[in-house]
Amino acid sequence: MAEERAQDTTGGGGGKTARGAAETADVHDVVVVGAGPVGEVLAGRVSQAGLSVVIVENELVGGECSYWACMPSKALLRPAAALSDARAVAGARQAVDGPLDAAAVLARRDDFTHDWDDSSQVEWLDSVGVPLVRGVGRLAGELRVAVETSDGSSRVLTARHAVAVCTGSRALVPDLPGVAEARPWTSRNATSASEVPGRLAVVGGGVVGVEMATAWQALGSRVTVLARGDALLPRMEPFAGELVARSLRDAGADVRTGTSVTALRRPDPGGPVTVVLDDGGEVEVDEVLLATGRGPRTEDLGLVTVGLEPGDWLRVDDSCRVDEVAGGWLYAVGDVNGRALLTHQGKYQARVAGDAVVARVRGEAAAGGRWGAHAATADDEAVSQVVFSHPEVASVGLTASDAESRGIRVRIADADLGAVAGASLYADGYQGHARLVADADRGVLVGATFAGPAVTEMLHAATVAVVAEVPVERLAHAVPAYPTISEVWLGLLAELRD
Ligand SMILES: Cc1cc2nc3c(=O)[nH]c(=O)nc-3n(C[C@H](O)[C@H](O)[C@H](O)COP(=O)(O)OP(=O)(O)OC[C@H]3O[C@@H](n4cnc5c(N)ncnc54)[C@H](O)[C@@H]3O)c2cc1C
Ligand SMILES: NC(=O)c1ccc[n+]([C@@H]2O[C@H](COP(=O)([O-])OP(=O)(O)OC[C@H]3O[C@@H](n4cnc5c(N)ncnc54)[C@H](O)[C@@H]3O)[C@@H](O)[C@H]2O)c1
Repeated sequence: MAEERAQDTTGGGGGKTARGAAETADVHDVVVVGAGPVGEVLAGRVSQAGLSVVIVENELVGGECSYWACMPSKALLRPAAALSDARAVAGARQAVDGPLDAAAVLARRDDFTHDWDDSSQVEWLDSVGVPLVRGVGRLAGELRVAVETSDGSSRVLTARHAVAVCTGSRALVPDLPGVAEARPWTSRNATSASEVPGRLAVVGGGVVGVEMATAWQALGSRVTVLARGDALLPRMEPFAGELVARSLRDAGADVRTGTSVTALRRPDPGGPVTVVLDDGGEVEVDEVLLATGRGPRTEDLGLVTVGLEPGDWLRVDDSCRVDEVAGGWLYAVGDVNGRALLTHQGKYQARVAGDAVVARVRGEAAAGGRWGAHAATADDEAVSQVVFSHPEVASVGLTASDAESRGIRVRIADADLGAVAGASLYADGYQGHARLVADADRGVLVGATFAGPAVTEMLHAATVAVVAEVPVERLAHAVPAYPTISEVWLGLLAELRD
């Protein structure tokens, strides 16, 4: 089953569409609300299995990820990484003597978002036989979705078997004094801006804050990062945030931790913004980005008609079924269920949930249980993530402190990536660090984190080791090629086996 698209990367898959008897208008086996990457994959999956499906979207098919998140942010970051790689190697360094060409970077970003036009994603839906209804979908009782269509009319879609809510998340904007007047950037502005602000304050030291600080500093802004915790990337191993903070400072950014913002002021709509801090200090900038987390898009979704609270994350079981709603017909998949706010994890959920819907329609028992075909177990045990900062941070599974808080007897191995031959060849003065976290009783890995240039493609080996629960003793027979950065595994495993 081909599931990915060659170019767009976020959507669901191509393939045949089997159809049963002719459909009664607006009655479908499955109704999907939200055509982000997750809704697309789910719709494609159930369609390929022969069910009829309709998808509702009120903005762009492809969702946040294609137009205001993963794709444009990575398009902004990749040129900076390429330049940094060249500058880190004597011989290549001499060939690059200028800064990034910001206009060219922004134009390349616009190509990746197709200038915010979703025609190609709509074509893909057509190609897999999934009809699109443009408009706002809201639950209207059991198995029903009322759509306020883009032309102002309304329409009720009825599902025979399941409704899948895939409406994603939105940026949370803290209720600071002056926030409306300041017109702060959210992640949408930070990924779609067409000009480089001279000075940019980034509030929040999570993934969005760190990536956007990296991108805009490289594009020429003078960036100030204001993180209220005592480190950047607080959910990751501590060394990751330390390396990223050091690198941002080396690039000229002002990185402040333990700092909270108490108010914003922008008396002149075209003028600068003053960011007021809890220590009484102020920072004047041209734009301020609030990268302060995400909330579910459930506040206007008709949840009261099925007994749920508007604005809440939708709690689901491992097959992504909303267990609080009787009848087992409502699924919530992707960001909206809050399990793991990542495109690849949401698409994984969509494959699992789509297959669970199909199995249940066929009267088969869903294969639940840990690592069952219809259980998104990896959401709990093996979430993978890459932060495309400088240096990159790639992680899977549990950090040491996560593992300890789950009561696991933890064994940790740490290594300096810069000491590996492959790393020293990759970049002069390579700086990076790696950590494996093992369950000492079971003798298997439960987590891994790599921080350094070019570590992103090292992640999947660790993901396979964690998911497959490969015994550490057997991993000793997995020989990394010389001279690659992956040779760091040798030292890490030796430490674990001591
Ligand atoms: C700046 C940024 C960078 C990111 N980078 C990465 C990355 O590199 N890698 C990664 O894995 N993840 C990344 N993420 C996270 C990723 O964007 C999300 O996990 C992903 O988009 C979730 O997909 P989704 O389909 O659940 O939701 P979304 O992509 O949000 O799609 C939901 C869709 O539902 C539609 N919708 C909502 N309500 C309704 C309604 N009532 N009726 C009809 N349609 C509706 C919306 O318009 C939208 O199109 C990033 C996030 C941000 C903010
Ligand atoms: N490369 C990637 O995979 C990627 C990139 C971007 C986003 N994402 C996903 O999007 C999600 C959201 O990212 P995010 O960075 O918006 O959220 P986040 O939860 O990772 O970080 C938000 C940060 O803002 C801080 N914060 C919250 N309120 C604040 C306030 N009032 N003042 C100051 N700081 C405040 C929090 O302490 C936290 O550290 C991530 O969890 C991640 O799953 C992934």
